[in-house]
Amino acid sequence: MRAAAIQLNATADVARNLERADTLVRAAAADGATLVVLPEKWVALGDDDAMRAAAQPLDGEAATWACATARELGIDLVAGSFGELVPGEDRTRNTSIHAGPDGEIHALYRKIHLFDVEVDGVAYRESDLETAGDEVVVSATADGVGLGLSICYDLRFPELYRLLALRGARVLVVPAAFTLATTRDHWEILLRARAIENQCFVIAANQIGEHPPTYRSGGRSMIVDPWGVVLGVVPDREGHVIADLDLAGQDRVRTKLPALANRRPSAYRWPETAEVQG
Ligand SMILES: O=C(O)CCC(=O)C(=O)O
Repeated sequence: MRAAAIQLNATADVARNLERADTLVRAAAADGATLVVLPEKWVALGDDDAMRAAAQPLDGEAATWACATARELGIDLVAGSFGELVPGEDRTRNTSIHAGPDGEIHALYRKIHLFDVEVDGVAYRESDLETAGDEVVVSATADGVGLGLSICYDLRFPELYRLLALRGARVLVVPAAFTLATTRDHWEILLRARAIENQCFVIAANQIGEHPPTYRSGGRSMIVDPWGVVLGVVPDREGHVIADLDLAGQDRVRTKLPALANRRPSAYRWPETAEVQG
């Protein structure tokens, strides 16, 4: 299976972002990718007003384009995330869809961990605009390969990825708008750790550059194999990275180092709340 991660510099200009996404997805498919992943917030990334204005329902322009394009190109397309308008809800969801080569939506994942932090003097308050999801989602490509869905800040929560792997994900997808401040020191290490500990491929599609007026993303979109080896990285501009995923090689990793099978769930007594003791 050949996979690609798209790196995009989205702004508040929805028409421009859709056009760039279309060009980049077509380029990846022309290179033979049958699984293509777009970044988080590929439809719009700007101030709160721009994000609200760009939010759309599941039968809106973004999802319609994703389904039609997946069908036309015969690919599995994980359309990163966009602001989803849900009937009856005030705030949007940060939603990623998996569109299959049949042109249907096969799965829907709503970001579970919202980015409410302050880094280097910039405050991020996703929960001002968004409502968190609460469902762990594994989908499957047309060839039956398990796809574990996640978004950006989720990457810091290894429990989620363990669950995805245990539920059959062989490929973990991470659409992101990973802020520049943390990309340098954390991004690659976290991606490789999630790949190694779960013996999964990781397809990480990040935003790059400035998203006026405030945000900046760090790029370095990459594909990592289940041994933790980085198979390719996008340079610091829009583009894509492509790699062949050796599923038989993944089986060999899981056989020679059976860490997943060696887990001791009966010894792990998880606290029932998010509070940290001590
Ligand atoms: O976890 C990080 O450092 C960045 C996360 C982020 O930028 C996001 O979730 O939007």
